[in-house]
Amino acid sequence: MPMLSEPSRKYRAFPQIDLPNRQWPSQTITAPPRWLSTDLRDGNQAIVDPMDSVKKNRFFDLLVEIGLKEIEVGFPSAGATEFDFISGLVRSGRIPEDVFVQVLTQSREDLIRTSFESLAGARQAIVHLYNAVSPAWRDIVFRMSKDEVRQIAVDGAKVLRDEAGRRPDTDWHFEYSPETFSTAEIDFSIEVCEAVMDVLAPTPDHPIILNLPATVEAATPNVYADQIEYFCRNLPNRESAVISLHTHNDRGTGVAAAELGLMAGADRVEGCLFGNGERTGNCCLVTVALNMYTQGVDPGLDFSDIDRVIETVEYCNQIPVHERHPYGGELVFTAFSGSHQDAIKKGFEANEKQNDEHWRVPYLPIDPADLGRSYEAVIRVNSQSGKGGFAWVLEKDQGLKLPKKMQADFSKAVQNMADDLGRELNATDIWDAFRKTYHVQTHPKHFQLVDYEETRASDGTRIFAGTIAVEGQEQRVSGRGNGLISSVVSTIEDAFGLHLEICDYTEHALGTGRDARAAAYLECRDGAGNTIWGCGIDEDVATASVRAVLSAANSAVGKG
Ligand SMILES: CC(=O)SCCNC(=O)CCNC(=O)[C@H](O)C(C)(C)COP(=O)(O)OP(=O)(O)OC[C@H]1O[C@@H](n2cnc3c(N)ncnc32)[C@H](O)[C@@H]1OP(=O)(O)O
Ligand SMILES: CC(C)C(=O)C(=O)O
Ligand SMILES: [Mg+2]
Repeated sequence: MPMLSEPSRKYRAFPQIDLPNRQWPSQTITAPPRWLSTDLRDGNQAIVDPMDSVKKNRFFDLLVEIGLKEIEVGFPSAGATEFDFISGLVRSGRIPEDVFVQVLTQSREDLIRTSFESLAGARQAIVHLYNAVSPAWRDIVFRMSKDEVRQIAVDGAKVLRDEAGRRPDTDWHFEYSPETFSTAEIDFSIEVCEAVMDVLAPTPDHPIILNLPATVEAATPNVYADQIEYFCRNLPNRESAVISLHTHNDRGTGVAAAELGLMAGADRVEGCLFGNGERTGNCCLVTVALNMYTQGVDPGLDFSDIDRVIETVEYCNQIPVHERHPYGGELVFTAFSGSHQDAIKKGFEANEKQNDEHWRVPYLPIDPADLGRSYEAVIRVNSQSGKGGFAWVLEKDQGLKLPKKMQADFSKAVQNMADDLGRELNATDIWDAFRKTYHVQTHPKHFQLVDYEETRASDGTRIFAGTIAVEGQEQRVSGRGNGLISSVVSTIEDAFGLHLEICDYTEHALGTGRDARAAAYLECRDGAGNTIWGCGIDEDVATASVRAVLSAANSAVGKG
């Protein structure tokens, strides 16, 4: 195997930020930030086949429905597809009054002018200017000094100011990104932002957006938070700037960095739905928003039908949302393992009984219903599952509430089936196994109820008289007991010599109204001392209990 190169010679540790008395670690997020979706720009520039105008329009409409008020709709100077979509959108009148569209441009005069043209006729818009400021980009990409790189930004800002001045019918707002901020010297980033502010003259009533990107994530998220707090503390005229975060996910902590950045004083978050974007993606807006939601803060974004959001995002990006993606993934509310299922099932039961809305279901940080997800998919059964799993499925699918001890009995059959099949068991598998194990709604080989009637004798005892088919042969049988169940038990003993001793009996309704049926469960002991379970289901509760005795009798014959 080839040896990896020596990392300590190839890479450098990221330097800490000198920030005495940092405040952000003791802050909490108590209000939502301003959100900007860059799905149609940073997301779009990172997919194999960039979106056509049909997809872009569909994505735009989705973002509006979710509640985004700032939407970066593209990079107008990239080409005709982008330009035409943006100018078409502006002309269409489909941009709601409270929504700002934003476009991105390099700091190059021709590109900036094209960007303004694409927005002609807009009521309001944000023009976003960027240039990289960090040493690697200065040395490698621009081959320029600090002064020259600062001048790129200043020159671009002047074109912004001039273009806006020539188009007074639009309410113009500006955003400037010192691209590669997180790997640049912070004092230099501040210097460049200050120079841009000098040109654009923002005020507290008409602030500039200063967007501070972790263009490539290069350090732990606490370092980014330090950088944001340092920037906020040291930027002159801070009150005339909206501090915006734009994190990428190269180290897998894009969301954490954005959250710590908010604690450090930022006002706005840029990102993409489900974290699409360059390389490992942008900060995932769904995750940041729903993380807030689970802390009792309304993010102001609506993900109450998350499956519809996913459907549109997958169609537009042509990238599937991962099954384990926070909140949205298909499997994130699903428990296969026994102890999780047990705790979740108990959690749902407790939740139904408590008289406040406080969500306390173990293993589920959020109520799936809040995202439009049904509870049915929460618990699924395979060889890792326990009693809670199939009991939940039987309850949700068939309405059966098996007594605890019967669950333990049935679990052997389920476990064997899961091991044999080596795959997930669906609701039909479990129901079929239940019917087979307890001879419910099947044609059992031994005892099958054909008909019966129950009468009360003069001494108060009950008499069961009926027809039972035994291996297909119908027989008239009868017996007497203190109640219906004991009369059936004595009938079976008298007619077939099968001894059953009743230990426990429970029943419940199945469904409601005219279609309601009853389920009866019987725990008994046979002559050899084995515990035997029976279950009967019928429209009539008494008949359900008779069927439960015959179910147990069939099992006892099977055991004998
Ligand atoms: C971090 C980000 O996501 S930034 C956004 C990136 N997104 C995109 O690039 C998508 C759309 N871009 C495009 O379609 C094309 O890049 C265009 C049409 C804008 C420009 O195309 P071109 O001019 O052919 O080429 P390109 O983008 O490679 O330009 C490179 C030149 O611009 C310079 N440049 C790069 N970024 C900037 C900037 N922000 N401001 C000023 N100049 C810049 C480079 O130094 C280079 O200059 P050089 O030719 O003197 O070496
Ligand atoms: C253009 C800027 C904001 C960007 O996308 C980045 O730096 O990641
Ligand atoms: Mg980016």
